[in-house]
Amino acid sequence: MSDSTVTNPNEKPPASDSDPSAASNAESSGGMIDPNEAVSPVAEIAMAPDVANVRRSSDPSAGKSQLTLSNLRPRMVRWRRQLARVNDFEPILQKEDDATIRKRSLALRYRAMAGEKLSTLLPEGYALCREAGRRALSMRHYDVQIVGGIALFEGHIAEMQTGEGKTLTATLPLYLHSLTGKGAHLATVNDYLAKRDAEWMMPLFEMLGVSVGIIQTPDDQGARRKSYSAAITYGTAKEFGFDFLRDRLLLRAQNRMQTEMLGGGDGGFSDSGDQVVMRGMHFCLVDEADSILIDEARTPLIIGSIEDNVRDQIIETYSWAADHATDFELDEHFEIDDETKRYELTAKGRSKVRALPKSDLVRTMGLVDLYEYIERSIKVHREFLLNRQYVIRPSEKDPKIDEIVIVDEFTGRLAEGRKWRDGIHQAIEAKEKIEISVPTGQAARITVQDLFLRYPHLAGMTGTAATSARELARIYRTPVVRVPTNRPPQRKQLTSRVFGTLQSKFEAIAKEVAEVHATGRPVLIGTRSIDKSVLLSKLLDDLNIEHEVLNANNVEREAEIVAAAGGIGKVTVATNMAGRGTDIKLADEVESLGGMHVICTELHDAARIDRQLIGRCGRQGDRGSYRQYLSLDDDILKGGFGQVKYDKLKSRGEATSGSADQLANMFHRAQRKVERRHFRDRMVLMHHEKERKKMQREIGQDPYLDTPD
Ligand SMILES: Nc1ncnc2c1ncn2[C@@H]1O[C@H](COP(=O)(O)OP(=O)(O)OP(=O)(O)O)[C@@H](O)[C@H]1O
Repeated sequence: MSDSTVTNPNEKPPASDSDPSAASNAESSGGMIDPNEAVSPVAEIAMAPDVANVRRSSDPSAGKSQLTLSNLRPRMVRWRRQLARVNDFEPILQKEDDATIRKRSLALRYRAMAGEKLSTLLPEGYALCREAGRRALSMRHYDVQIVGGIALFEGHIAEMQTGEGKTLTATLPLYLHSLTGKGAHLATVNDYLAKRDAEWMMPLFEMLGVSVGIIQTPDDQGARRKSYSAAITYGTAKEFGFDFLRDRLLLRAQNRMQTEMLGGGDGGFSDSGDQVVMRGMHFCLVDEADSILIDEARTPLIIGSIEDNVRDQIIETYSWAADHATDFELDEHFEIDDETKRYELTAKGRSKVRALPKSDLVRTMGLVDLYEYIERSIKVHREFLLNRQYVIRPSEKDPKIDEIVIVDEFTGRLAEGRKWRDGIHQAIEAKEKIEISVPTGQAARITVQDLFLRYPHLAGMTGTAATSARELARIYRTPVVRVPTNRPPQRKQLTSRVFGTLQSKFEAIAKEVAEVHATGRPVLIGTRSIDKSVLLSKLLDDLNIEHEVLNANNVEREAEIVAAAGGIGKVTVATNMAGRGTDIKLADEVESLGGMHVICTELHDAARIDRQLIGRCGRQGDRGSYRQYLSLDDDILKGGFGQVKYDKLKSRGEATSGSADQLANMFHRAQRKVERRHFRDRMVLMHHEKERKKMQREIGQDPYLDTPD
C-alpha cells in the first residue's frame, strides 16, 4: 500500500478558541459520578469532534479538526499549535509511499541522535505515527489522541475514558522518545496486556523502522537483554523493577556500583561474562497509571537471598499460632482497633498465650514475639478468606507443592509472585496447612514509587485518574489532564438499588439480568470476589440463564470469554479482572438494542475500580447502561465505618424486606473513608521509605541492596 486514496483538505489553521461545538466538560467526564470532581486538580481540555475521521468517505468539505480551550493555560495553547502542525503534515505524508515514510522516520532518528530537541521533532514524528497507524492498523489517531500524546510527551498523566484507545495513543510518545536511542518503556499491569498491546501495535512501529521488545515473566536473561535493546520495550512494572534490582545486584557483585551510582556507567558490559539486561532508564509510559503508581505502590518488590538459620523455629511458631488462633475470643482475649485495624491481645489473651502448650522450639521464641504471632494468626483467620483474597494452587516451580496466590483486589487477577508482608502470607500458609515460605532475608528491594521516580521522563495513561490526581501530582510530579472523548459518551446511569442482605441483593440482580437478557442486550456483572461470582452463577443457573464466569480460576479462557461477551443475549459474570484492559466488542445488532448493560454488585475499596467496570459499556461513543447494587452487609461498610456500626447495619439489613434505595449515599461515604485511609497508609509508607533511604545513604549503604527486613 503506498499512495493513499484519502486526501486532506485541511489547509487553514484551526478555528478559534470559542467554538461553541466544543465538547463540554460534563461530556468529557463520561457522565460518571466522581465524588472528588469539584476538588480534583485535573486540567480539562475541550475539543470539537475530530471530523477528519468521520469525514473520510462522507463529507469531503469538512474542515480541519478544531481544538478549543476551556481555559487559556499556556500549555494548552501550545498543544493546540502542535496539533495544527501535526495536521499540516497529514496531506503531505498521505501522498508518499511506504518507503518514503520509513526514510522520514530514519531521518528523524538521525536528527534526534544528533541532539535536536524532541519537541521540535514532535509534529513530524506524530504525523508519521498517525500515518503508519492508518496504513498498518487501519486506525488513524484522532485529534484527541494526538493531544493526549502531546500531554504524555510532556510528562502528564492523561486521563482518557475507557475504550478511547489508550493503546494507540501510547504509540506517539513511545515513538518520539525511542528516537534518541535510549529506550522507551511501556509499563503495564500484567504479561498478557504487555504482549497483547505490543503485538497489536507492532505493524505501526515496523512501518517506521522501530524495533519492539516484549518482556514476559518466564524470560531468561538473554531474552530480556534482547527485549531491552529494542527501541521500545513493553513489559510489566514488576518485571522492570526486578530487572533493575537484579542488574544492581550484579553490578555490585562486579564492583561496578560506584561508577554506576555516580552516573558514569551506561549499563554496558562486564568482564566476567554476566551482563546487565537493562540499558538504563530514560522514558517510561505507565499504562493504567492509577493502578500501578498508586495501588501497587504499597507493595515493594523484593528479591530474597540468604537462608535464615532460625527458619525451623519460625515455621513451627507459625503453625503453632495457626493451631490456636480460633481459641481466642473477640473482646475477651483480643481487641481490634477501629482506626488502625490492628489486633491486640488483652491481658487475659496474653495469659492464655503463656498457658498454651508449646514445643521446645516455640518456647525459645520471645514472649512478645509469641503474642505477635498469635495476633497475626487471629487476624488472618478472621480477615483472609480462601477464594476471596487468595487461592491455593500447585506451585509453578514444583507442582507437588501447593502455594497461596493473592487475588488482586483491584484487578481481580492472580497477583503472580506477590506476597503479603509482615508475616501475613506465612500465617495464611500455616492456616491452610501448606508449606510455609519463611522469608529468607532480603537481598534487594525497591518500591514502585522509587522505581518510576528513577526515570527522567515519566508519563501515564489511565481511565480513572481524577480521584488520584492530587496524589499523583504530589508523589510523581505528574499533573493530570483529562482528554475528552472522541465521540460524546452515551452511557446511562440507572438509579442505584440497596437491599438488606447479600441474598436479597443477588436475587434482585438475577431478576434484572433475566429482564435485560430477554431483550437480547448483553449483560456484564462484576463481583468483588471469586466466591461471589460462583454464588451468582448458581442463581443464574436456577433461572436457566446461560452465562460465562470469568475469574482468576479460568484465566486461560479469558480472551475467548471476553471476545464473546458483547454478543446478542450474552451474560458474563466476572470478578473485576474484566475491569481492566478488556475491550469487549459489541455485535452489530447490539448497538440498536441499547448496547451493553453492566451491573456492579458491590462497591470496591476505590471508586476508580468501579469506574473501570462501568467503562466496559458505552465505549467509543456506543450506547450502554449500568446500575450499582448494594446491600447492608457489604464489606465496604465495615471498611468505612468499623465493625460496631457495620454489625448494626447488618442486623438492620436482616430486618429489611424490599429495597432501601435512599441509603445509597451512605455507601459512597464509606468508600471515601476507605480511600482516605489507604491514602494515609501510602503516605506513611512513603515517609518511612524516604527516611530509611536517607539514613542508609548517610552511612554509605545502598538503599536498594542493603535492606533491613
Ligand atoms: N483512532 C482510532 N481509530 C479506530 N479505532 C480506534 C482508534 N482508537 C481506538 N480505537 C478502537 O477503540 C477500542 C478501544 O481501544 P483500547 O483497548 O486501546 O482502549 P483503552 O482506552 O485502552 O480502554 P481500557 O481503558 O478499557 O483498556 C479498540 O477496539 C480500538 O480498535
